[in-house]
Amino acid sequence: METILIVDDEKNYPPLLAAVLGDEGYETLTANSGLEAIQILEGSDVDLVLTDMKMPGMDGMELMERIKTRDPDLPVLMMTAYGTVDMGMAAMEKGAYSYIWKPFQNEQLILFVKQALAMYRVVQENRLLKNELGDRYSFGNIIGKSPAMVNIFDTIVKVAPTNATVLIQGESGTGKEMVAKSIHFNSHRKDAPWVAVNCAALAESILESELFGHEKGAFTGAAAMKKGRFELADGGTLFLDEIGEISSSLQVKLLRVLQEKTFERVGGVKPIEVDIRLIAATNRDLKKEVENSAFREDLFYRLNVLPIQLPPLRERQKDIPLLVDHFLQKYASGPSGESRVRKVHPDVHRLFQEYAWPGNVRELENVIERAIILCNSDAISVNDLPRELTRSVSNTLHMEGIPVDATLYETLSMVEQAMIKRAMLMSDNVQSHAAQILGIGKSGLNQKIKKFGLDFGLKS
Ligand SMILES: Nc1ncnc2c1ncn2[C@@H]1O[C@H](COP(=O)(O)OP(=O)(O)OP(=O)(O)O)[C@@H](O)[C@H]1O
Repeated sequence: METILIVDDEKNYPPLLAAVLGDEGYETLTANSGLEAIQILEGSDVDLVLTDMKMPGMDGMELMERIKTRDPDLPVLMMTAYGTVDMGMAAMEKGAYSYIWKPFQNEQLILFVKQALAMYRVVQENRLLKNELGDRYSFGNIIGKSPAMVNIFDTIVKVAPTNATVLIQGESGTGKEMVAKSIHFNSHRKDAPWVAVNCAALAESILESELFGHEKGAFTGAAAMKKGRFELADGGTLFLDEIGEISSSLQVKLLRVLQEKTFERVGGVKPIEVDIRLIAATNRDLKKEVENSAFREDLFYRLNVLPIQLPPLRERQKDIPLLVDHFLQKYASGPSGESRVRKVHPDVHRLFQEYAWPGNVRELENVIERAIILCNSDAISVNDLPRELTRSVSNTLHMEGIPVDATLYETLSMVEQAMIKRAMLMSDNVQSHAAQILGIGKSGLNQKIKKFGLDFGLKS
């Protein structure tokens, strides 16, 4: 039910209007001064304010201005004395939805109210939609607006409330651990432990006791009983990173835990039961590992209940500028929040789109962090990037765009031009540096630039 606040200093007027609007199914609140209206607005959810213009103390205009600073969308309908067009218009200029002359017919008032509320609903819906769209560019700290990432955000929302095992696959640095954490922190287990184990970082024997714990005296050096990560994660989520690296004997043990939901500590006989949600991740293609008999098929299917595939960064180029902005904000802010380096040069953006990003988002993050330290201006330039990156892009110089029937001379000249353009890009248009990259003299480069009619807005 929508709520209308009626404000008028003529004591008997608000109850009268409240009765009329109440008959139309609206909830009403009444006030006899602007101040009283403000107090009511602070404590209630109001959808429309209907106020008299002329009131002692705070008049309708001032009341509206105060309402607008608090909630610019809330419609205010002004009641003015008959014939005061100027005042009505002035109120509308300041943000009133409309004005109505006193005295008015009930039907007239009802029509105005209906229209104002309809408009308010549309504005509210638009705002909601915009907020939803805004959220889609990130999910917590996970940034992305490419269709693949939007899909992953949707999957996280669906998967998080369940207890099902999740298998996250993707190249190193694509954000697998971030996604796993986000599933945990969006689940009902969020206040229970989040326990992560990197299966590749530990030797087989250590990994086994790390996962399942051990009893006192289970092996030389086991001076006391130690709980494993399965027990520590009880009630929460256990994240097994690099699951593709575990040995075949550990694969068998893990399968047993998943099937029977119990395990024993190393050297122990007492079965231990825990309530955990398992999320596993790997940068290997686990299905292929199964085909090559390097990973147990039965374990693969136990893990792969809800698969999430994170695409490499080179396949979601749309996300790169967003991620760049995100890391600029993360690393460039000074102690008081201001940023020295605020953007990247357009050439850098172009280069980033072409680069293959073998280390994915982690590599991009490192590149930005390093470039901010090296950068002398407010924009990161190609010179601030690692040499391997600019070199690798220049190595991708390909034959695209060269017609198949081009003669050798035409082809060579096109390749020559492409190489010059790249060298200039890599050297941020500094000709002497570009000549060095190309392994020719500066005057030789100058001649070629003139010959091909290339325009770089040159710096020497
Ligand atoms: N979509 C993203 N938005 C913001 N930061 C990201 C995103 N993806 C990855 N990162 C950042 O990249 C780095 C690597 O992420 P993460 O550790 O989750 O990757 P991973 O796939 O688990 O890597 P590995 O396979 O090497 O363990 C982290 O610092 C993380 O903050």
